[in-house]
Amino acid sequence: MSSSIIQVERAEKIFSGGLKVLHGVSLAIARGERVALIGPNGAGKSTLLRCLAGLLPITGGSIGILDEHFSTQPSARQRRALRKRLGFVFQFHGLVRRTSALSNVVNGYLGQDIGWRAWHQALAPASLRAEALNALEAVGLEEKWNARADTLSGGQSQRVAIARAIVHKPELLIADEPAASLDPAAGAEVMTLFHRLAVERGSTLLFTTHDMDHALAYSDRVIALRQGRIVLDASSGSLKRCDLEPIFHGQ
Ligand SMILES: Nc1ncnc2c1ncn2[C@@H]1O[C@H](COP(=O)(O)OP(=O)(O)OP(=O)(O)O)[C@@H](O)[C@H]1O
Repeated sequence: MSSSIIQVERAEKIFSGGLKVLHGVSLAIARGERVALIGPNGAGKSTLLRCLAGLLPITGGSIGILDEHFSTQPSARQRRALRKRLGFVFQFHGLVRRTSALSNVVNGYLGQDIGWRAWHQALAPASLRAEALNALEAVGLEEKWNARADTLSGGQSQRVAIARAIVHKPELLIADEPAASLDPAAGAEVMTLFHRLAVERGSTLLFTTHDMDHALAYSDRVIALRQGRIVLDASSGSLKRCDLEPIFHGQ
């Protein structure tokens, strides 16, 4: 069995309009690594993350993730297996606005074996409700458990989204620009939290960012994409801001 948690072999993505966004991307990420995926707007970062999570089909090559291998999209069985072992956080937290922070975290169990009882905290078994409260505590929001999601600040909302992504203790956390919609202080707070949780839980972390300081501070490896191709893959410790600047500016 491979020690890689993610293996991408010559992945290609052509959207239905004919736009080719991934041009034969190959990479492997080992268990426990924390990887920042960077690149200018339109480089294909989000597309790659969505293909990895099976949210978009690839049109060439293959993907191995969490012991599931597929060449277009995961099968229904593979999708169920992935949902148990993967946590995904988006730039816009995507909370259900009219329900509580706790219910939103309980929603993290959707796709697990408890089914419809993950729709609302009041329906969830007591043990899972307790786990959801633990996840809220881990992101420092246990006191807000009963607050409606639409009364939370952007930073608090993103922390609830992180709690929702970690409640089922995923081995792999994928985050697409988790700090991009936040002000600098809240963004740094969310990234610090994310990184701390990944380290404490031994999870593998793959995140995209436009912030060079975040890329260097919260990862141990940086991979850069430009026009759908990998143009840099190096340990964060060997890189400086000035190495990343041209990539961020698309040079
Ligand atoms: N569903 C889609 N259909 C057609 N084209 C798409 C679709 N999603 C993304 N694209 C295009 O694919 C290219 C790559 O987009 P993607 O969002 O992956 O880039 P990105 O590196 O994440 O950019 P950003 O940093 O701006 O978020 C862009 O030109 C985008 O317009």
